[in-house]
Amino acid sequence: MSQSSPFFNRWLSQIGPDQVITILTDLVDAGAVFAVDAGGKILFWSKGAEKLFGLSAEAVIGKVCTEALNCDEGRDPCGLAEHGVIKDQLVKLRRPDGNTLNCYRTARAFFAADGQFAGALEFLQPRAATAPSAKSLTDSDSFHGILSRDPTMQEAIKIIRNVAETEATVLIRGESGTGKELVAQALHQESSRSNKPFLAINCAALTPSLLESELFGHVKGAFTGAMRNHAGLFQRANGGTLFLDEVAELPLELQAKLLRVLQEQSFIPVGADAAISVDVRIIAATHRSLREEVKAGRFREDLMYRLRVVPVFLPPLRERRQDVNLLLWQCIQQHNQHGPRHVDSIAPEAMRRLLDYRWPGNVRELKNVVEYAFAVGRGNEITLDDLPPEFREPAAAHRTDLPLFTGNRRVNEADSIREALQTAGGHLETAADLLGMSRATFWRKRKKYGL
Ligand SMILES: Nc1ncnc2c1ncn2[C@@H]1O[C@H](COP(=O)(O)OP(=O)(O)OP(=O)(O)O)[C@@H](O)[C@H]1O
Repeated sequence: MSQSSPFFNRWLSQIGPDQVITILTDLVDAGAVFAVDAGGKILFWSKGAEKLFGLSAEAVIGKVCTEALNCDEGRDPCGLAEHGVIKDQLVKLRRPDGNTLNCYRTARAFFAADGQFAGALEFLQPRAATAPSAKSLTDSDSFHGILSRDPTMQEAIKIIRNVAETEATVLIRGESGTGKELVAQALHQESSRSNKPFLAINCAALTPSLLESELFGHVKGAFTGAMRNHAGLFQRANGGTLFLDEVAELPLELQAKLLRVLQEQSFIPVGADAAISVDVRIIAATHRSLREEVKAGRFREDLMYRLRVVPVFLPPLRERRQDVNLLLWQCIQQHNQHGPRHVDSIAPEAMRRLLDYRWPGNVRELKNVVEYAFAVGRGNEITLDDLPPEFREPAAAHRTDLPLFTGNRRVNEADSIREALQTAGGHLETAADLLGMSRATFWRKRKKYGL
């Protein structure tokens, strides 16, 4: 039985019970408090409930809890009228983003003077997320290392399986870190070229002249510093696959040269006078719309049609949130296998922030976050303190749709790069210029921070 003094009762009557309830429930915002009436209609929904369920008060108040919360139990609020009290019952909470959270549920029913069920007050406390079995992570969800349960990703995988045996040129579209190179590798592995080379180049990371030399090679004396013949990627990938990442950044003059390889399967190395014939399958990738680039006059239309014979789209991680859980545990398992620390659970608050995060750097950023957590944390649970600063800021839980960086505050290099990218609307060259960095350095750093 709880105790209170007469002063407390007076204080209560001054403040008003509704205020007191709000204050109390805000104090326990790591858990969810809500109240339902006799028909199961939601009457009260705490801030903690908003965070835990991922549902706003406006979305649920006045609705019947079984429907609003997508709950399987269709009876009076889960047998409460019958039992009166439920204590520490383990329940699975299904969030609208597809993820589930294990919670302890404590609830208490209220009865009217005539003994009729009048409603209930419930408290849900998240339990630390524990590691799923290794088998459940690898068997059905992975395709050449691509882990996903998202329907759009499954569609992409289906296309890859189907086109692998053909010679069709594939264009993969997706934000940085969504797995474009991984998908290109999977396609190569599934194809009859799998025992030949798979080579990759990032068209945004080199200056036009270096890129030309890297792609097509050069002969001795072609330019100052060309001391010997150099075989380009097309030559070295002969019989195999060449992955052209960020193909939209290819300068116009090289686009013409690439078109020729696609049409004639031959090219002339820099400074040479004879063409070399090759048999290379091209897989290209971009985070931009090539159509838009064509409209803006930055990309050749004929090349676009050549490249996007089979387009494949990889959605950003924030649009396939059920994959966050899957990928987190996969990364944790990998670290468990290769390092001294063994993690088998994630603290509730840390898990909630991870699930709510916007993931601008997609899977690459997620991998970096797990690496960070393993490096700075101790023990077998990942806690909020083990996550990078952006997860620990108080506003982090509600940041999913907010820009990641506001104002001109430059806290560290990663933030400067993030801010420059936002200012430049994702245009790498402009962003690199803003920071006075070369394109290659900017590219490297962007990758390093998973941005
Ligand atoms: N679905 C996935 N399952 C497992 N690992 C993934 C998945 N998607 C991406 N990764 C991993 O995330 C990292 C980034 O992936 P990748 O390099 O393929 O992305 P990208 O889209 O090519 O990025 P960028 O355009 O910046 O080069 C890699 O370590 C990759 O193995």
